[in-house]
Amino acid sequence: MIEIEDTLQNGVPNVTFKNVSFSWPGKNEHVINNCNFSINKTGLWMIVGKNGSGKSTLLKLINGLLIPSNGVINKLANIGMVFQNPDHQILMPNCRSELLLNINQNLSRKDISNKIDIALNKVGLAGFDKRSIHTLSGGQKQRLTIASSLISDKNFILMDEPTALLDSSSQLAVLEIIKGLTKNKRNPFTALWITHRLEELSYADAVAEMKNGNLSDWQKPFNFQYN
Ligand SMILES: Nc1ncnc2c1ncn2[C@@H]1O[C@H](COP(=O)(O)OP(=O)(O)OP(=O)(O)O)[C@@H](O)[C@H]1O
Repeated sequence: MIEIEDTLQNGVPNVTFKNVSFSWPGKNEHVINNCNFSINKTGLWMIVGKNGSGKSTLLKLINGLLIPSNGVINKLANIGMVFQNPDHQILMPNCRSELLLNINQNLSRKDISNKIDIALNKVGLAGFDKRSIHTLSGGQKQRLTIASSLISDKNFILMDEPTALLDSSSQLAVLEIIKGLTKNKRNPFTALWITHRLEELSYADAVAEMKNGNLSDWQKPFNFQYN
C-alpha cells in the first residue's frame, strides 16, 4: 500500500518513513529497501553514505519527486530543496527577481519588499537585492537558494551536498547560516543535509548513515562512527 500525507499544522516537522521501498523502473533491486526513520524535531539532521547508496533518492522521495514502490511516507512539513549546484535552480537574472519568483504574490508591495530584505539579511546578503546573479560567488548563490526557501515560508529544507562546490570559507558561511536558522526558536526550522565532508558532521544535531537501502538510527555526532 502507498500512502502519502502532506499537511502542515505547526512549525515543528514530522517526516516519517514506514517500511518504504523504492526501485527504479526496469530494475529489480530496491535502492531504498524497507526503510524506516523519523524526523520529528527541528534541527540540523545530516546523512552520510557511500556513492550510490541512495541518499539523493531518499530526498526525492521526501519531497515527492519520486513515489515509493511500497510503504508509507507521512509528511508534516513545508518542504524546500537546495541542490549541490545553485546554477541548477536559480532561474532569474538578479536576486530580487529570483526571490519574487518564490514569494506569495498576494502580499502588498511594501510587505514583499520587507520580506525580501528580511530573507536576504538572514542569509548574509543584505543589500544584494539588485545584484545580478552572474556577479555572485558560488557561496553567495547557494545562500540565495536558501533565501528562496525562506521567502516561500518553507520550514524544512532538503540539502543535497550543498557545500560540495564551495571553498572552505563559503562552506563555513552556509553551515553557520543553516545552523543559526535551526536554532531560531521563534521560527522553527529544520534542515536535512547530505554530505561527504565529514568535518561538517560536528554541526549536526543528529547523524545517520545510508547503507543497504536503509537509514541507520540517528546518533549524536560525537557518538557517530563511519567507516
Ligand atoms: N534517474 C535514475 N534512473 C535510474 N537509476 C538511478 C537514477 N538516479 C539514480 N539512480 C541509481 O540509484 C542508485 C542510488 O543513487 P543516488 O543518487 O540516490 O545515490 P547517492 O547516495 O545520492 O550517491 P552520491 O553520493 O554519488 O550522490 C544508484 O545506483 C544510481 O545509479
